[in-house]
Amino acid sequence: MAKKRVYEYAKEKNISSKDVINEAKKMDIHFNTHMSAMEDNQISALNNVFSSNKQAETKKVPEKNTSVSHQNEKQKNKGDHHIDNAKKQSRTNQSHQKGKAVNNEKKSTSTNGKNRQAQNHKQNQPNKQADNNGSRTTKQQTKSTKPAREKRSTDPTVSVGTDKKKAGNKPFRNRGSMGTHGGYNKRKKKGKKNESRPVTPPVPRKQRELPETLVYSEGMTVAEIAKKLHREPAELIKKLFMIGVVATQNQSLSKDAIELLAAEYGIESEEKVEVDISDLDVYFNQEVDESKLVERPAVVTIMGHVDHGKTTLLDTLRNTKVSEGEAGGITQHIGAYQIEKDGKKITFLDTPGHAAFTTMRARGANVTDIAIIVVAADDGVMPQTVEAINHAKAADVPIIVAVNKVDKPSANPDRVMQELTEYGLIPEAWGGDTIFVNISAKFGQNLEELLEMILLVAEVQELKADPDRLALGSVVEARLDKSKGPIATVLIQEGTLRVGDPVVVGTTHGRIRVMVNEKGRRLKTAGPSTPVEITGLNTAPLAGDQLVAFEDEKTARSVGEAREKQAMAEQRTATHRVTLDNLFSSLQEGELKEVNVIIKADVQGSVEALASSLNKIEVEGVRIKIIHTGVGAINESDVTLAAASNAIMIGFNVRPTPQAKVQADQNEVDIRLHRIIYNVIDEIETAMKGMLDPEYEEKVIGQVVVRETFTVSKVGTIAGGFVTDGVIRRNSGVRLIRDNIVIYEGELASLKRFKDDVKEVKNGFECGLMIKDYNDIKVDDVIEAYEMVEIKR
Ligand SMILES: Nc1nc2c(ncn2[C@@H]2O[C@H](COP(=O)(O)OP(=O)(O)OP(=O)(O)O)[C@@H](O)[C@H]2O)c(=O)[nH]1
Repeated sequence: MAKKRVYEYAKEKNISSKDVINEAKKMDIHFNTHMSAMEDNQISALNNVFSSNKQAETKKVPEKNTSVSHQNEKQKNKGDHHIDNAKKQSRTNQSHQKGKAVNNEKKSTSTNGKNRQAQNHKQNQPNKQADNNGSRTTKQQTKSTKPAREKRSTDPTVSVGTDKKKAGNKPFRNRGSMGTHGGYNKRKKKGKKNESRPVTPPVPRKQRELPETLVYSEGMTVAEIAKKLHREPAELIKKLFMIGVVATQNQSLSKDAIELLAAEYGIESEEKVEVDISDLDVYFNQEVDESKLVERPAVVTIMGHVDHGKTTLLDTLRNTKVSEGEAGGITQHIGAYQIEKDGKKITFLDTPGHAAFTTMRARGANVTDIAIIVVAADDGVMPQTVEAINHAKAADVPIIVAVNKVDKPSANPDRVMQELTEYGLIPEAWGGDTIFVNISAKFGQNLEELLEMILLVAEVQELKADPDRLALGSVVEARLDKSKGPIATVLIQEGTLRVGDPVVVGTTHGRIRVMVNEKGRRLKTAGPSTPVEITGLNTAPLAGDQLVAFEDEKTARSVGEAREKQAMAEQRTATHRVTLDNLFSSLQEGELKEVNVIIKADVQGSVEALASSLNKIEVEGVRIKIIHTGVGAINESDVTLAAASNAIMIGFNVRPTPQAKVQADQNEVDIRLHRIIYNVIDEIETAMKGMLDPEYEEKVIGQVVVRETFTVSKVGTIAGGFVTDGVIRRNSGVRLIRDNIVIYEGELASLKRFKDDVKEVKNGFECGLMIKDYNDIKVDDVIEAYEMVEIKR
């Protein structure tokens, strides 16, 4: 049952939520907000308080008709309309009170002392209505319907459906529906006839609260949604009907229908997004907790034209900065390094050139925060400079231009500036917003200024990450080390990676065994923007692969294995095997200049004859290349060779071994089996010309047993049959089988269900049929229906 919330309780009691919270506090029950859920025992404890309050209020009036008088008093102030209502209510209440007395008497005989006390206590409560709905609902009423009833009787003017959104929940509203089942209306009638007779009040079935939001997935059935809404499927079916959707209980509903239904109930609807845990992007796109974000170092990539000094700049920075302050630290190339400037770190990706940058980006790793475009001042803007600019712009990464080699006499930095304006990079001095720094990478000139500019751009970008979460990162470089196994340099992007963390990297997984930084020092943890070399993965990942750390190894393993499987499946479908079917298109696309063929035959003579005939085929200058011939069955090594060299396999008077057949199916190797040389030549030639006819295969689709026959003059024999298997279609081919012998093969002339012509008749149904040009159909004949389907060669 849905828990009652404080505000709902307060509403029922006609008091403020604050009063409830305060009163509860006195009893050492702590509700944080008006939305807090209430336990049953808490409700009854509070009931005692609030009922006694009310008792105190109404003590002065005679006990019997407390509620009536109280209400009537109230009503008097509310105009004629309300007075009428109040009168009606008063009448009902009078009868209710009497009914209650009877009822309570009954109850007290069957309950123990404790309950009796409770009952008496209830009797003393004002406006308490009795119930007489049998034992089925007794428990429910004593528990939670009480406040609802109290509310009704204390204030009859609380109109039905004041809150339309939740009106469906209100017991009051349900009286109507109760009436349709006879419960309430009957009683009402009785009440009219003889008002003095005790009448049991209606006890509306307490419905559970509607959820605030209906979380659904497309294709859910009516019954499933009913469960989510805590409503009867019949009610939903009715509502659906009203909005023009005719559905049965077990029918799946479309997204639109579900949303309309939710709107009918006045609640929000939200489609449940199925999260694929093997999709690493899901982890990267997780919501961030803004409050946990802290500043992180900028990640910088250096790009530019060949020989403009990218490597020199990276080397100079590494040599002068990395080992600074770390005596004895031997800098190593791990694909990225960090330096420190004015107490702030900057991470440099140590793989210059935009090819690496773009490869990483293509693999989903947008790790770069700032791109430095190096342009040699003596050479100016070159094709790769432009490419680098375009790549940086495509990635939406801010650019700093480093005009290099300014130490050279032939250097002309102004010309570089001038040329770059064409590409939208306008120096600040000229009114633009691109930072230009004149440097000499070789002599370390102005490098401090360059670093300052990097920090400045980084500051503007407000680069932040949450170091407390599970680590996310990207592979910068990876290799297989003979002694250490797979090694990868990872740049941590979010969270902190720890030694021992289970991780998934690309399509591999493992547990971090050792982490070292660019100085060869072992690290236990690595925070955001830190590059580290890790070992412990099962296989070497690829540059740009994403790293995700997991809480437990089991999840990491299952995600890793799922990804591995996916990757294998993708790879398999990606490999483009040459088959006779796609031979022509492959030739056209220029993928093939030679058609590789493997010949296996029963005797050497056939092999040679076949090989020389195939070599003579000439189609638009494409040559057949026989890469392997042999005598005997087609074996697994033949298939492996065919797969590796994208060859078509021809078997002449031989068959593949069972293992070879399985392997050929797996590797999608096209095996053509023939017995006539001419057919082989013809088939290959037509395939090369792109004129191969599709091949069909017969497929039996159903069976009909003849139970009766009718002969109609001028029409022929009509068979009345029963479909015992599959389906028979009007356009299917048919075979008449008598005592397991095929007597006739032909087409249907007609297919009927009763008097109607139909397209098909399914298993378990009777049908009438006629076979074209054939009348000798007998009882117990079997009619087999078949179709010709095109088979993939
Ligand atoms: N005079 C001078 N020469 C420089 C400077 N920077 C680099 N060079 C020289 O320019 C040449 C090319 O430098 P690299 O750093 O290899 O250039 P790169 O852009 O990395 O070249 P690739 O790796 O081939 O793309 C080398 O001979 C460097 O010594 C500089 O600031 N001044």
